[in-house]
Amino acid sequence: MLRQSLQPGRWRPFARSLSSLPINVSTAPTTEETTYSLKELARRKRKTEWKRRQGGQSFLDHLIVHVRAGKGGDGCVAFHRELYKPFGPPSGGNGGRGGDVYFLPTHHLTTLSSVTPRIRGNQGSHGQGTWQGGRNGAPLVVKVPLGTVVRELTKEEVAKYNFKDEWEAEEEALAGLSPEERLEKLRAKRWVHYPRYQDNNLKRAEFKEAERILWKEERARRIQRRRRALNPLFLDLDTAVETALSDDSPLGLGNRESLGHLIASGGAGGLGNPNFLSTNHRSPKFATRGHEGEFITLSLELKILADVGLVGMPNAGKSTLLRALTGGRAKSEVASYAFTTLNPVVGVIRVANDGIFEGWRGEGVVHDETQIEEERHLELMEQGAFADSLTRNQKRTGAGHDTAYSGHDFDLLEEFRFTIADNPGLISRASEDVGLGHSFLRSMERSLALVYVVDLSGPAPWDELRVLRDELETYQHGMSARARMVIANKADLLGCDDQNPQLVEDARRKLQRLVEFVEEELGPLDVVPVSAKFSNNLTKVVGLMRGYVEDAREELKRSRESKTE
Ligand SMILES: Nc1nc2c(ncn2[C@@H]2O[C@H](COP(=O)(O)OP(=O)(O)OP(=O)(O)O)[C@@H](O)[C@H]2O)c(=O)[nH]1
Ligand SMILES: [Mg+2]
Repeated sequence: MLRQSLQPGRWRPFARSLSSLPINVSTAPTTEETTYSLKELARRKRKTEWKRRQGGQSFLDHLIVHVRAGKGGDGCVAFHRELYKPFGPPSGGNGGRGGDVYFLPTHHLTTLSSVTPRIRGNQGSHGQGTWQGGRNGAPLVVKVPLGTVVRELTKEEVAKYNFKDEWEAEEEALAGLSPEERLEKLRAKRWVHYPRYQDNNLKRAEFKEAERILWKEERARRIQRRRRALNPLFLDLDTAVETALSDDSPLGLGNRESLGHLIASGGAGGLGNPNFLSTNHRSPKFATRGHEGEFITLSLELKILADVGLVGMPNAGKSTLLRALTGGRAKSEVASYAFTTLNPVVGVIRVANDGIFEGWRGEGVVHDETQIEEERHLELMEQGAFADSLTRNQKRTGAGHDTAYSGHDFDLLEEFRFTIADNPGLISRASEDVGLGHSFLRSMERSLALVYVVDLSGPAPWDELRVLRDELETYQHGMSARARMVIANKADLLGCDDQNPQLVEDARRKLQRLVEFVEEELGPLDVVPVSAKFSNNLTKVVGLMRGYVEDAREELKRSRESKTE
């Protein structure tokens, strides 16, 4: 296999002399010689490019879904049969109700990829003889990520998708038929007849009366649906649905999981023939069919609810930063080519009272490219390094563990928690759909604070900042005002060593220039030089982010209170 040795020296020019910069510097560890496969890298690159060419299909933050609730089951025409009872009463059961469709916002999803574009509720089952009613269709609960905005499309918008509701589809199927044929088809969709009794039924006054009532009901349903269309559904699913808990419900029934928000209700079940029994008509030989479920076309838009959003050019090190801040738990891919990240990835930062966060392994711990880390992990595994490691349950009960194991490796007292979203890279002219475009910024619209990430080792990090600011503004006027910090990443790459004080001086000047630029053009933002790869200065970043989130939450609370007053 084609392999290439990486020179370890290239990774660690982060020398002691840099400690004169306002960052908390420690010497990066000597990395063993690591190899990685160029072939594999090329494969990944191809995959990324292919994904990009899909025109955002794999970037699931916007989706059109057609939802049809379950159809009701048909009623049944049957008569009771018993020995010595030749003419038993009508005994056809009613059809079951069609299943409703619910949307349940959940923390466990971060994209809409698990939501299918066509959702069909469960059908109710048909009624049967001996008064057996059909079973109701089970409700269908579709899980959507928290932060999804659900909007019903208008009639004009739906027309584009060529999707018809129950009556429109019927009208289309009947086009061009003669009035007799038309009536026959309409009836076939609404009535169930006892075998060979159809003609007989149609002549009976009781049937005509039942049919009149049925048409009237149907008209009322149409009017109701038209009225509902005047009030299109709009749901902003930004809070998890509370589990339905009630004190007075019987034991075991109170703690039922909530189904979420009702989106479309199932159709009613058909009526069995006993429903048409009257003093004049002792053996009705017809029943009705179940109704179609409600049909609705929705646009789902995901606006991730991360507290902090990272905005930066490709390769600035956003994903590395997220991985370093979450101790590698956030599985954002890191590689040395542009547009590695294609979807926003959200990570949770848990901060202890002394400012240490979960995943913090100390200064200088390396967070390398995903591929290299995977290979290193595999190598360790082959050497048997994990042979004796315990599972979570073993740890809990294992010998020598006198204290209760919390089930989590973060045994510090958690004091504060916030979420942070890593975004795909933003480039100049993203608003004209260059690169990945900037549609993914919609997931940042609700972030409480934005953080710019720039590559300090690049020739002109200030130009990057200008582009980022302009692109944010093009996307949404006033959005750049939410930026609170500039992270000058890759500070380790600024050539510094003890022998050459000139390089340190150059680095200091570059940082100074960046600070001045920020002051002049962007306003009072914090500028923090870090090295995400070598975990330098990250506690400072977390401390500052925590401050922004606390301020913003406080502000939000105040504005909500003033609104309710
Ligand atoms: N030396 C050094 N390299 C870094 C640092 N942070 C990131 N890198 C490297 O920079 C490259 C790009 O890092 P990513 O984290 O994938 O960058 P990104 O901003 O997420 O890129 P996109 O997802 O393409 O937008 C990788 O090769 C990283 O190893 C750092 O602090 N120091
Ligand atoms: Mg990335």
